[in-house]
Amino acid sequence: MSNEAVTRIHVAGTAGTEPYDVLVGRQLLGELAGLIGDKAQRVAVIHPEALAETGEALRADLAGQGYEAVAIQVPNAEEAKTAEVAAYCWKALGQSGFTRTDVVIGVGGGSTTDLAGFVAATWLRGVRWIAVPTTVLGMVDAAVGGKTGINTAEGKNLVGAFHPPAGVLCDLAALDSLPVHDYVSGLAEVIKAGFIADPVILDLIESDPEAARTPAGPHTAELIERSIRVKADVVSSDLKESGLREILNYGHTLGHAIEKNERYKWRHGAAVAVGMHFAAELGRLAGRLDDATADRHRTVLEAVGLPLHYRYDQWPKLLENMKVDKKSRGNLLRFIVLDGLAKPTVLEGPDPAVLLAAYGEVGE
Ligand SMILES: NC(=O)c1ccc[n+]([C@@H]2O[C@H](COP(=O)([O-])OP(=O)(O)OC[C@H]3O[C@@H](n4cnc5c(N)ncnc54)[C@H](O)[C@@H]3O)[C@@H](O)[C@H]2O)c1
Ligand SMILES: O=C(O)C(=O)C[C@@H](O)[C@H](O)[C@H](O)COP(=O)(O)O
Ligand SMILES: [Zn+2]
Repeated sequence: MSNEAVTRIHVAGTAGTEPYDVLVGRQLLGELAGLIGDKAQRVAVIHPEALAETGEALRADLAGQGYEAVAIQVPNAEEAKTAEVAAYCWKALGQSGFTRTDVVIGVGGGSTTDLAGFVAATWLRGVRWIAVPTTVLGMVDAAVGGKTGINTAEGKNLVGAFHPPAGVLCDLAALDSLPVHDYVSGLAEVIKAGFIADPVILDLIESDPEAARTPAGPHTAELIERSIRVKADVVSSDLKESGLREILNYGHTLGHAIEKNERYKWRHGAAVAVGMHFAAELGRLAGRLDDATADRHRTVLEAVGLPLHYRYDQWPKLLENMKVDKKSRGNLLRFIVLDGLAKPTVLEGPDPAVLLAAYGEVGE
């Protein structure tokens, strides 16, 4: 694919932030210099262990262009999203003399870009950063929208900042090396975008679920672009989650509770898949969601190989974990449910008996 096949999806600047574009295509690294801008002297490439070669190649390329370039290697996956790893990155920036005109580049999956964005948000109270997502999940969700952050022992993403990137480069070639379970994990957020806003996504996946599990599938680029458009539209009007943005949290109330319960060893997408199954049952039991759409959650998630179930005996712990969900207000639990296909809404303070009954469909 030549550079002409690049798709550019615009994210509007709101709440005093700059607009930016998400590019989807191949061989996009030529776009980096323009995004870095002419004021930067130093760049820091934050990458996970799994992408050591990519990170070093990028560092060397940027050094060849005249920047003082450092590569900062961080652990894979959720192990990167800790205060200790953030402090390690701050130390590396300090030692390289990183100033307010210098630029952080996060290359990796959502864990890496969440961390890199958070490091950029906090260094000198905020420096420019660029996201180069290398997973499905990173491309369709994590790298877009400016939510950055780290986990704590008490919960998922409890420390963070809204700090949008200057640009997002989604090079589809990166997906070729992604292990299949990580690829499939990303499909959970794609399916989420389908249920909350763009049902064509569900049709495309259902037309050949096996093909949807690989980057070679016929609809890969379309699925990724459609999902990015859903996210871009939402965050363009509500960056700081004062209302509409909460719909992107569909399946996440229980999903994050499971991740914490598993000490962040489960993939995010897998936990969100179980969380969406729960949200569908909750919507059904609350009298909001029709049976056909609720059942469709099970079939489409299962068809791509995502989990639907979690341990029944863990319900008390999950309920406790959900209390620190960011949508909670005081003691009021709040869930995103569907009033119908692509009709997300908030369910506030559901009856505990209804919650337990919904979990009864999920627990095993
Ligand atoms: N900020 C947001 O809006 C947002 C949205 C959704 C999810 N997230 C966060 O994203 C994280 C999950 O991200 P993820 O699913 O991308 O997983 P991940 O970043 O944890 O990566 C999964 C694994 O794949 C490896 N990897 C990454 N790219 C690779 C490639 N191209 N080839 C081979 N290996 C590769 C990583 O090193 C890691 O071991 C969670 O922490 C979640 O909370 C954030
Ligand atoms: O961008 C958002 O807003 C989302 O909720 C997208 C989610 O997929 C993502 O996992 C996000 O990090 C969850 O945010 P949190 O505020 O619930 O931690
Ligand atoms: Zn998510």
